[in-house]
Order: sequence, then structure tokens, then C-alpha cells
Amino acid sequence: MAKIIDGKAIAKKLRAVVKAQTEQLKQKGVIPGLVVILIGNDPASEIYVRNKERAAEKVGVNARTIKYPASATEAEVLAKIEALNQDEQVDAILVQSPMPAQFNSEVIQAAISPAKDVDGFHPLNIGKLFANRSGYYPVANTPRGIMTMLKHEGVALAGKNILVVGRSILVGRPMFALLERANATVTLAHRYTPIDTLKLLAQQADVVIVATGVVNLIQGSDLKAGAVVIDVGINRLADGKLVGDVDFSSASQVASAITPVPGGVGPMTIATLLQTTVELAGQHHDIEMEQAWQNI
Ligand SMILES: Nc1nc2c(c(=O)[nH]1)N[C@@H](CN(C=O)c1ccc(C(=O)N[C@@H](CCC(=O)O)C(=O)O)cc1)CN2
Repeated sequence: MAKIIDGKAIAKKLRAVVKAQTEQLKQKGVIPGLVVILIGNDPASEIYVRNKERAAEKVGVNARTIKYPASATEAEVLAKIEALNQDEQVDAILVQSPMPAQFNSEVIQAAISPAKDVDGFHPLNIGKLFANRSGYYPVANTPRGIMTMLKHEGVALAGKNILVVGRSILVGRPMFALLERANATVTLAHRYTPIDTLKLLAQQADVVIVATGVVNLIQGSDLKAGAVVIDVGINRLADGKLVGDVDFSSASQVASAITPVPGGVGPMTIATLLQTTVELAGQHHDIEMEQAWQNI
């Protein structure tokens, strides 16, 4: 039976470190400021945004949400982003995904100043990540949170065979870059990967990370014995139950460690968002931040 990786508990430890960092910044007169832009009325997004605000308040980050109706225009949101880019009180900006159909997410993401791009979706920050540039730049919070979880669990990555399933800008692509940077051999599978190929790749992988939104895509019988399984999927079934992209009951019989849904990757996304917010505030005010989170 696999060890269940407790994302909630790791996120709690990370938030405690972030809170201590926020207090250090406050002693220097800096209150980290986060603005979340929510467009439309996607019920899940409303919950995530509320959870971000609550978590921010607990660690001392000054967070606020700016809401737009689903009928909002790209021009009005772009004008607001431009004003926030100029606002000295704002260190971090994000626009919650998904956005309504009339929005071009590439245009919106590129409009946020790279120095305030707390999601790490700006092409400049993505380019730096893929080029493995030195220096500080924000990286997408879900894959970064997964790296923190893997480190916390003592999962060695160098030289390991890792399969990432899903190639979104939120998870799969930055996950690939972070793992490659950690000297793993990484395969990125996606919707055009034939299912037989996917299963063969999964059987060879020491670590499998799945972010597709397809319920039960990966079964225990697909996995190598002792693999580490990270399930990023959040799928709500007709009966209201939340499940991931991995069949937890069969996979947990074969894996050595596995993240549950809920309570796995999700809580790490929000804790890591706060971590990135505080780091961006430190950058803006030229304050060196101790990387204490590495030892959580
Ligand atoms: N601009 C962004 N949009 C979205 C991101 C993102 O990182 N930036 N990620 C997701 C949504 N998300 C954060 O924004 C998020 C999703 C899920 C959770 C979470 O804690 N999930 C819980 C279950 C919650 C539930 O009941 O639904 C869990 O897994 O335990 C946190 C954050 C897409 N959009």
C-alpha cells in the first residue's frame, strides 16, 4: 500500500514559512500585495479565489479580488492590468483561469508586468524557465508546489524516468522544464499520445505526474511497482465526489507514494502562490529573502 502524500500538511508547513517571511518584510515596512482578477462566474473559480484571499489573510499578505462579469471586454481588463502594473502597493497580479471565451488568455497573460507575474505565465518568465536562466523569476505555482512536495517526500529526481501527462501552460509544460532542470529524463505525453504508448511510458516511469482532467486515465496496472504518483486532476463526479485523473484505489496498491484528491496538489497551489507573492514583494523592495522553505 502506497504512502499517501499529505498535501494539506505540507502546505500548512509552507504557509508557516511564508508567514514568517511576511513578518520580516513588515518589519521593513513592506506589506506584500496580491491582486486576483476574476472574470465571469465559474463556480469552481469563485471557490479557489475565495480560498486564495483567506489563505493570504492568514499569512499577512494583503490580497484583494477584482471581479468582472462574464460580459466584460478584454480592453477593460487590459486597462485595469496596466493600472495595477503601475501601482506601487501591488507586488503580484493574476487573472484566474479559465477566462470567458471572448478573452485571449495569451494577450492577458502577456499584459501583466513580468515582475508582478505571480502565476509565471508571462512569455518572458516562461522563456527564462525553459532556458534555465539564473536569477529570480516566478514559476507557475502548481508545478512549483509539486517540486516542493517531491523534495519534502525525499523523492530523488536526477537520472529518474519521469512521465508528465498533459501539456498545459498551468502545469505540464512548466513541470517538464522544472524536472529537466532537476536532471530527470522527462517525457511529456498529451492528447495525441496513443493510449497504448501512454501505458507503455507509464510502465517505465519512476514518477508519473498526471494533469489532464480525464477521470481514471491511469490505473494501477499501468504503473511500475514502487512508482511515485502525483495526481493534479480535480474532477467533480455527478454525485458531487471529487476525484483525480488516477484511479486511486488500484494505483495505491502498486505505487510507493501517491497524492490524494482532494488534499494533495490543490492545497500546495495556493500555499505556493503566497510563497511567490512574498518573493515578488522582496524583489520589488530589494530585500533578500531567505529560502527557508527548502527545508520544510
Ligand atoms: N490563474 C490561475 N488559474 C488557475 C490556476 C492557477 O494556478 N492560476 N490553477 C487552477 C485553480 N486553482 C488555483 O487557482 C486551484 C485549484 C484547486 C485547489 C484546491 O485546493 N483544491 C482542493 C479541492 C477544492 C474543491 O473542493 O474543489 C484539493 O485539491 O484538495 C486550489 C487552487 C485553475 N486555474
